Amino acid sequence: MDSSLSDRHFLITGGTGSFGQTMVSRLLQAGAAEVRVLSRDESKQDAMRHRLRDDRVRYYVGDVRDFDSVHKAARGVEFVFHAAALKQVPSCEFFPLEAVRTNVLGSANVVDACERNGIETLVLLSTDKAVYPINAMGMTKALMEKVAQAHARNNPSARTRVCCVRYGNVMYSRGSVIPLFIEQIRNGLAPTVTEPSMTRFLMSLGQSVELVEHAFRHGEPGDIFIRKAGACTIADLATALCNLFGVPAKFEVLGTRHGEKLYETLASREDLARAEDFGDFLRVPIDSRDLNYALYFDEGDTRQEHIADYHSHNARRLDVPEIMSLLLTLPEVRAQLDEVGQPTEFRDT
Ligand SMILES: O=c1ccn([C@@H]2O[C@H](COP(=O)(O)OP(=O)(O)O[C@H]3O[C@H](CO)[C@@H](O)[C@H](O)[C@H]3O)[C@@H](O)[C@H]2O)c(=O)[nH]1
Repeated sequence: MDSSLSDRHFLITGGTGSFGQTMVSRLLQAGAAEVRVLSRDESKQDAMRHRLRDDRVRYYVGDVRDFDSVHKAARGVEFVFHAAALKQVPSCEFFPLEAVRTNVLGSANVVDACERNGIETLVLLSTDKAVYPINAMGMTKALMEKVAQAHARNNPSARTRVCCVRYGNVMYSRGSVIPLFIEQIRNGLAPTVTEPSMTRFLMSLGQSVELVEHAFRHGEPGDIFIRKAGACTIADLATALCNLFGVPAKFEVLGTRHGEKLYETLASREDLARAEDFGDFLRVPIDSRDLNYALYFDEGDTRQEHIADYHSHNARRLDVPEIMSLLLTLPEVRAQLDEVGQPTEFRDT
């Protein structure tokens, strides 16, 4: 039993999503007294209720856009993990104001509801797309980080410790490329690769939960925690999947999608100039220069000129055998391989 989690009360916004479900299970295993799930979709909650059958989990239908629904769900808990978001790049491009309402204003509601309820710690989930953002999803997540940091900077005596985590693509998350490629391969189609040389960081759902737990245990107000990860090209990812499913590695090249980058950045050089390195994790504290305008404009920082951003083109590059081994750690991929009678063991010789 984990003493920092056992007998404690938690709220997870967006608790029916891929991250939320994994976090709920982890907290239940660790002996949490109560885990509340706040989300919009009652049918997803119902499915989760039937799957878990654990009366320590309480379900709240609501929306982070509505302050009251967050405030009520957060009453009486000690810790909040904020995962509710609009995350699809294309839908945020088409409806940027919807992204502002959920990702920025909704997150501000969560911060305020936590402070008013005297929550001890709030961890907000961000993404590498928030660094040098080019699409509305990334821009609104960048603003969410600013909302969290402003709370820490402007309220030195705040009751709630607010920090963020930032990570890259989670393998096999809902609607992402790995389940899509597998479906295409299983249907005898060539995987549709956007741009073969495009790179992405690869992380498992378990690692994203570890990062949130790390922030929860070690975060100071305003910190952003980043999990270092290996990265790969999309061509190598498609090749690794074709190899596992025993089909020739051929793909159809589509071209880069709207609002998409060739590579993602997990930490900017501005972040790295302040970051503390904990091996697998980076901690980026808030810029402690205050908002005294003279200081803000006159006091520069010379460190960042000599530092390179940490992005998926210069991170540790995973080769095809390494990607295959990583994919085989995912139960979903193993289950799919089992269904088609392909081996779930692979030795890199
Ligand atoms: O048919 C396809 C679809 C995608 N890709 C590529 O695969 C990579 C990953 O795509 P996808 O799984 O759709 O993820 P992203 O668009 O990178 O965004 C995801 O990863 C983010 C973290 O970086 C999350 O915040 C988002 O919610 C999630 O959609 C990208 O390089 C795509 O260009 C293809 O090659 N072919």
